[in-house]
Amino acid sequence: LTNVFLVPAPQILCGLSNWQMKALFVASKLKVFDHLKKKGSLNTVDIANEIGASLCGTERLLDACAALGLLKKTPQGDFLLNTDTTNTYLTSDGKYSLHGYIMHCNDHIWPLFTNLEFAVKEGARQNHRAFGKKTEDLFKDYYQSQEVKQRFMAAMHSIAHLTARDVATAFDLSQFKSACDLGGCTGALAHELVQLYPDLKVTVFDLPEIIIQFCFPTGDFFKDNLPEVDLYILSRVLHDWPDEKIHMLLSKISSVCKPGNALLVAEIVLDEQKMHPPRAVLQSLSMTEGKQRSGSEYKHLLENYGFMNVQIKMTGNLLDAVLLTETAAGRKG
Ligand SMILES: C[S@@+](CC[C@H](N)C(=O)[O-])C[C@H]1O[C@@H](n2cnc3c(N)ncnc32)[C@H](O)[C@@H]1O
Repeated sequence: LTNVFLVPAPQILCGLSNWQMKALFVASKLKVFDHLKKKGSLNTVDIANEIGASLCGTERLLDACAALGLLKKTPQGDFLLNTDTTNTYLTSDGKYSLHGYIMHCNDHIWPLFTNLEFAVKEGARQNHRAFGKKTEDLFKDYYQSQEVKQRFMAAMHSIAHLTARDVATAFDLSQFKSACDLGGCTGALAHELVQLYPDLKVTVFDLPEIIIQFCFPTGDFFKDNLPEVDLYILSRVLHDWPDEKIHMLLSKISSVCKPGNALLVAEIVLDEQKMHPPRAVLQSLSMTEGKQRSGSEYKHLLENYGFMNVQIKMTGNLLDAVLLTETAAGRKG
């Protein structure tokens, strides 16, 4: 069950049971991995002092992390240190830090999943049970509090940073001169794109609550005019929304697209039987409005809006890439 909410996640996080996952969450939240990275190695007493926790509780937590392969013990067993993978993924300043994503899973997704039974019975998001209030718009809910917004952005950024290179290199995009990453959040993919394609001008288009943190244009992609560019990007956007909202968004993109313009979609693409990858199928349990799709489902969906010549690239990373070209003839949206 735990894989349900810590997905997508790299190998370090896949295959852990819910107890194991919670141990990892708590060690991350208490910054055990950060203290160990800073100090190199520490004994249990020092770690308990650093994190301000009980000695017996800390000892059990550290043993659990060592048993999971997240920490190493010195031969005498009296000092602990991070593994290389832990330094890379689990510390807050690691090269591909997932700390933000882990905090989002711990603080937001875990409470929701403890109400999975109600979610299945009622077919509805369980915010009211998990947090004592109902929510209409997922993002409005996230952005009401500065703290929750920052946590969500850090979560999005950690996965986007980890996958950006594979998404950006899935296809040769060198023919495009301008691109717009709709719902591009912190701009991690945009940043990677301009490194790889120095002639490409990339606009990040997101809600004002996000963009206030940066110097990008702001907008609501359901209501506002979209910039005119050669290449539109939707990374982890389509899976969030119900059909009617997707129809609004794709109609809008299609109406500004000229023949030859393209759409790059970054999502987990399911196999045709919708069994693989399991992390994506399980993640669907957290989606009451949106859904995960197979390659042919993306193809059929997008062809309705005039996007043809579908190319699908399974990247082997946490997000796959689908590239389509707009043809005026096919447009129905
Ligand atoms: C699931 S996140 C994906 C972020 C990023 N594309 C990625 O892959 O990491 C969805 C993004 O869409 C943005 N968003 C949601 N509703 C929007 C709207 N109506 N107009 C513009 N952006 C929106 C959110 O603020 C958020 O940054």
